[in-house]
Formats: sequence, structure tokens, C-alpha cells
Amino acid sequence: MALHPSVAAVRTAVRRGLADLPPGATVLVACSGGPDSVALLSATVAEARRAGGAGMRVVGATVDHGLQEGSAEQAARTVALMASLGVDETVSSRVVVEHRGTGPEDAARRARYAVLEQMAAHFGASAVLLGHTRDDQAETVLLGLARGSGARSLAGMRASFEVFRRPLLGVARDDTVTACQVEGLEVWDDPHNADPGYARVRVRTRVLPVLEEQIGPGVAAALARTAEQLRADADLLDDLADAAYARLLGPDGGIAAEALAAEPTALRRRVLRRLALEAGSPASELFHEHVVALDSLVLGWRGQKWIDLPGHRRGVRTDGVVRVIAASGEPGEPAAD
Ligand SMILES: Nc1ncnc2c1ncn2[C@@H]1O[C@H](COP(=O)(O)OP(=O)(O)OP(=O)(O)O)[C@@H](O)[C@H]1O
Repeated sequence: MALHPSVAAVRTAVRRGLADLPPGATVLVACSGGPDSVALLSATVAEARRAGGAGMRVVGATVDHGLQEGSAEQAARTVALMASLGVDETVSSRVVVEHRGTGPEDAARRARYAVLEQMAAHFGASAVLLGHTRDDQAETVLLGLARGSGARSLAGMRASFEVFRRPLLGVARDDTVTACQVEGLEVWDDPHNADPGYARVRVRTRVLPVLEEQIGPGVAAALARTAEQLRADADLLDDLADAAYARLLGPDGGIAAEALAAEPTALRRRVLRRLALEAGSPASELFHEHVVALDSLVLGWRGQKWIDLPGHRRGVRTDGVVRVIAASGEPGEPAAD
């Protein structure tokens, strides 16, 4: 019997996403119990069992962040669901989410990735699969646009990084939801996914549907294509900027302003951003406006004393050299250039 198109779409994506793994490899599937990761797990098991398939060993993994009431029960239900899908092993872990300086969602994600990496090492897994879909990618791009982000943010999520892979990044969420329905899988509706207090949820439930209706179907797919194109551009620019940084960096950790001024804006600002990061300015707080301010030491030089940067750092220019230094102690008067 022919597979339902949604089930086929998910399976094809998983097959392609895992095609390079050696036969018998172990794959860990991160499963929240929601439709995306349940469809992912079901398709991975089906691929592993397919005659002539790779014969993978599939481990279903769930993480309890302990952030919602009843989270332990939900984790137990997910373990039962994973087992019912016929995985080779299940694993569940509770993490302590500490969020200092970041939101709880961000902290939960970091804690989750860290524990998934440990699980992967424990089971000798070649890959950890995440269930992000094309719609997640579109939401990321739209949020980035609304916040004035640069190419790196608009490039969205990578299909793979370190041991992690996102095989469903080209699959519509409608397909994961339908695939679960068709297969009779009882999935969990995370109340967070419907909470309009989150900007991402408002984009998902209010903004994207209006765009799809007013501009035409296919907006989510188009936004995901934008991400893919920008990722290639951003990767190239980052590589060029890394080379420029290595070439321009002086032995004392500064960069000659005159040489930097000759670089195109896209490279100059990336080099300056890297200079600030290397000096300890935290990436999560270092925004475009900081880099533009730092750039004023290069192209808008009029004897500024210093530029304040996050993480108690300062950009200074002395004797024609731009540096980022710790803000402790008052720097002396800048030398006249
Ligand atoms: N508690 C969890 N345990 C294990 N994996 C998780 C957990 N939460 C999220 N993940 C993984 O991260 C992916 C993205 O999570 P996120 O909460 O952003 O997605 P989602 O779109 O709600 O996905 P899902 O429908 O699978 O819950 C999930 O598809 C899953 O692979």
C-alpha cells in the first residue's frame, strides 16, 4: 500500500538526512513528545527497519526540564510512546535549568543540548536528531527581520552542527502533524506552543497565517529559502573576515585603523566584532549598534576617549591602533593621531 504523502515526506527527509551514516550506526532521536519529534522518531525507526535500509540502532531520548507542572509525568508518557514505536533503547534525563542573564527558554535549550551530547557519547551515537521543521526556520527568519538582525541570524538554523542534525528542516509542520495523525500516534500539545506571551508563538499563530493568506501560500517555504541563501553568503563572509582578522591583527592584540579602513564594511565590521569577542565581550550582548560604535574609531575618528562595550569592555584607539580592553581603570587620554 502506498504511504500517505505526509508520512512519505517525513521518511524521505530522514532517509536523505542519514544517508551518509555507516550501516549499523547508532542514532539518538531527541523527542519532546510533540508532533515534530514524534514524527521524526517514527520515521527513523521505519527507516532503520526498512528492508535494505541502513539497519541503524535507534535510541529515543527525552529531557525533562522540570519547568512545568507535571513535566515528570509528561517525560514518562514520552518514554512509553517512544518504546511503543519500537526503538532499541529509551533514555530520559532530568536537567536543572539555571538561567542567569538569559531567558528560561534559552537556558532550557542549552541544558538540553548539553545532556543530549552526553547521552550521544554514552550510547556511542553518530548523530543526534532534532525535529525542527521548515516552519520553525521561517519563524526564526521572520523574528530576525522584525528585530533588525544581520545575515547570520537571518540565516536561521543549520541542517547540522557538531553531532546534531535537523533532517526535517525542509518538511512542513503540517506534514509532521498529519503523519502523526495518520499513524495514530498520540502526541503531546506543549502548552508553551500556544502561549501568546512568546513572540515566536505569535509569529506562528498570528503573523505567518496572515502572510500566507495575504501574500499567497508558500511564504513559510520562501522564508526558509531566504535562510538557506543567506547562510551561504554569511558563511563566505565569515571565512573572509576570519582571514582578514588573522592578517590584520598586530602582535599587541590591536589592529591598525588605516589598514582596517581599507576593508569593505561587511568585512571591517565582522573583524571588529571578532576583536570585541576575543577581548571578552559576550556574544549574547554584543549587538550591531556596538559594532557600529566601534567602527567609528576607524572611519569616524575625532579623538573619542573610548567606546563602551558589553562585558565591561572598551574600544579604544591609540597611536592609530584600535583595541578592545577591560574597562577596569581609567584609560589615559588618547594619543593624538
Ligand atoms: N524535552 C525534550 N526532550 C527531548 N528533545 C526535545 C525536547 N524539547 C525539544 N526537543 C528537541 O528539539 C526540537 C525542537 O524543539 P522545540 O520545542 O523548539 O520544537 P517543537 O517545534 O515544539 O517540536 P516538537 O513538536 O517535537 O515538540 C524537538 O523537535 C526535539 O527534537
